Order: sequence, then structure tokens, then C-alpha cells
Amino acid sequence: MLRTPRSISFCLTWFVYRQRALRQLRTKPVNRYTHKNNDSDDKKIRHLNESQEDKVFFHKSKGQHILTNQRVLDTIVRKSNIKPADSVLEIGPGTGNLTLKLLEVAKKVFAIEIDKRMVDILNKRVAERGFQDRLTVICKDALKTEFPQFDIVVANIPYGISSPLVAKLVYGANPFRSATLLLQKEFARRLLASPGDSEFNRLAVNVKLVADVEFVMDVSKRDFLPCPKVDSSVVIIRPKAEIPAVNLDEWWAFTRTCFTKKNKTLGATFKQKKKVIELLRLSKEMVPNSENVVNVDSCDSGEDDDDDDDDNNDDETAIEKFCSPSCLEKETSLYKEKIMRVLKSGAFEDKRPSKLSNEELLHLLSLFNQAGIYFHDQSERKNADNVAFAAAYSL
Ligand SMILES: C[S@@+](CC[C@H](N)C(=O)[O-])C[C@H]1O[C@@H](n2cnc3c(N)ncnc32)[C@H](O)[C@@H]1O
Repeated sequence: MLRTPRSISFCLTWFVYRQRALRQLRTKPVNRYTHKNNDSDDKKIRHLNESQEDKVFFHKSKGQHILTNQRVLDTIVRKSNIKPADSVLEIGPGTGNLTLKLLEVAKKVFAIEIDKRMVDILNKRVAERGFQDRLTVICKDALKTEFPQFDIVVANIPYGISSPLVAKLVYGANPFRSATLLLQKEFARRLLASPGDSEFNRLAVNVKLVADVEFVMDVSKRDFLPCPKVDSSVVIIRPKAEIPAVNLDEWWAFTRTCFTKKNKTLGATFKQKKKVIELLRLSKEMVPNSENVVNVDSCDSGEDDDDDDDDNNDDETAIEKFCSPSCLEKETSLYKEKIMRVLKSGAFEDKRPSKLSNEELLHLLSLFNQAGIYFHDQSERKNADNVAFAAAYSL
């Protein structure tokens, strides 16, 4: 009899505590700085953050994972081979762990950071060390900002912008010696991949056209605060002294076509009706009535002919203004034959893009262009400034 009230009271107490604990869990910021280890730099950062009026929380959406392993930071700086007269560009300095090390060896550091809270912490730490005269912080989105002149790049970048950022660097207007980048491991593997590797894709092809990529080291996720879900790697990208004479817009459009399905044979890719119509439409827009395509006048009106491929309606509508449905069928079929002739002439029909070197791909593109087949409207703008570039191209 006496036991019942006590157990009810116990249950009630347990329930209240549980509700309170659940509420706390729900209100706790997801990326709160909670990681514990004994690394001295870790303590420094936590102390630094706690000394701020507003405590700093790290945002996953901005890729805010702070590198705290001193050995890794030192290796990155050492491998970057920074000369005393060098200006270094750092993308995403965060709280400044890497920036402080860069300032010890470089003449000048330009740091582009999107988060004002990080900029405040960075400026404070840099001023404490007396380096403020050699640091210029640009509080903007690195993809939407013109880069200043720099000699080399050293950065632990936010992984979410890896592809457009690498594109902006290697295809941008600023000449530079090298870029030492800490990247997501899988992304780094794709940059390093060679023809025939499973990771080899359009990114590798496009970067390899203009730069060499060297592997430096893998970095464990445990070396970051807060700890990310993925491991990382450091690579060095070095722009090539000479790059092939190729229209880059044409090259990107060509590699985009070839690598849509990188393991399909080129014959299968270029046989697709949608692809043929796309290329036919482009050739008509560039050179209406050119000898590259069948003359519209030579086609009969053929209004009774059916087209049974509904998938291609958009492309077909786009070129309807040029000819009737039956004429389109004939033109498409003749254009397909022309494309296949080019592939056969270079023995490319049965080859897969994932196994081709850049030299082979360049050769195929030149064969297409010689035959009057283009992948990008040659009359369109050629020199994108590097801000527009990053927005427009993702490798
Ligand atoms: C991975 S953290 C690196 C922090 C620091 N470099 C380190 O190694 O500890 C990436 C940093 O990039 C910043 N960031 C994210 N998106 C950015 C962008 N689009 N432009 C510039 N900075 C950005 C984040 O706020 C964050 O501070």
C-alpha cells in the first residue's frame, strides 16, 4: 500500500527530468563547439570564442570546420614553398589558425571570408600577434569577388564550393604559381584521377588541361573542430606553363557532352537522337543553311510523317522554324551519319570517355570542328571575367 504513492512520485520526477533534458537537446545549436580534446590549439580557440561577447557557433552550411592539428598546419605551410616576397591568397580563413602561420612566412596575406564573426576573431588574433599590416581581409563570398593579385593560394576551403572555386582559380584571369588546398578526400581523388581510374571524370579532364595536381597528404576528420563527417586530403595544383590552343568554351561544352555518361561508348552517346538534334540545332543557329546541314529547300513538306520520340519535343520545337517534321527526320538522320563518320575516322566509336587522355579528347574535338561540328556557339562571348566564370562553370 505504501509503495504505490512513492513509485508514482518517482515516475513523475523521472518524467519531468526527461522532458527538461529533451527540451535542452532540442534548443542546443547543432554545430555548437562541443568537441573535447587536449590539443593546445583547441583550448586556445575555445578560450578565444568564450571571450567573445557573442559566443561563436560554427555553421555547417558555411563549411565551418576549423583545422586544429598543428602538424598538419605546419606541413601545409611547408609544402606550399612560400617565398618571403610572396603574396598569399587564403579562401575561408575562419578563426585564423592557418592565416597566422602564413603571416609568419609571407610578405602579404589576402584572406577572403564570408562570415563577419570569423573576420572579427581573425582580426583580433592577428592584431595580438602584431601582423595586422600584412593582412588584408575581404569579407565577401569568394565566388562573387574579384581576386586581388597573388602569387600562391593556401587554403582550407569550404568543401561546398570546391568545384566552382577550383574552376575560378585554374581558369581565372589571375596567374599564380601554385594552390595548396585542403579538400574533401573524394573530391581530391577525382582531381588526381587518371584515364581508366574509376574516379576519372570531367572535373579531372578539365583541370588537367590547364594544371598539374600533386597529392600531399590525407587528413583525418578528427583534426577538425567541429569534427566533419568526411576525411580530407591536401593537394597542390600548379598551372601548366603552356596550355593547348583550344577554344575553352568549346572544350567545356564538348567534355560536358562526352562525360554525360562517362562509361558509355562515344558511339552510343552521340547516337542519341536528343544529342544529334542539339548539335544540329547549334550548327543551324551558327550558320543557317550552311553546307554542314541538309538544305531545308531540298526537303519535302511531309506533314503526314509521325515522330514517335516524345522525349525530344523541346529541341525539335526549337528547330521547327527551320523545317517540317519529315525534313527534320531526314536532317537528323544525315547529321547523325556525319557525326558517326567523324567518330569512325578517328577510331573513337567504341571508346569510352573515361579511358581517354586529354590528347585523345583534343584530337577528337579537332576532328569534329574540322567537319564543321561544334559544341558551343562560336559567336558567343569568349572571355568570361573570373567572377562570372565561377558562377557559370562548375567543373
Ligand atoms: C573549412 S573552414 C576553414 C577555416 C580555417 N581556414 C581553418 O583551416 O581552420 C571554411 C571557412 O570558409 C568560410 N566560407 C564559407 N563559404 C565561403 C565563401 N563562399 N567565401 C569565403 N569564405 C567562405 C567559412 O565561414 C569558414 O570560415
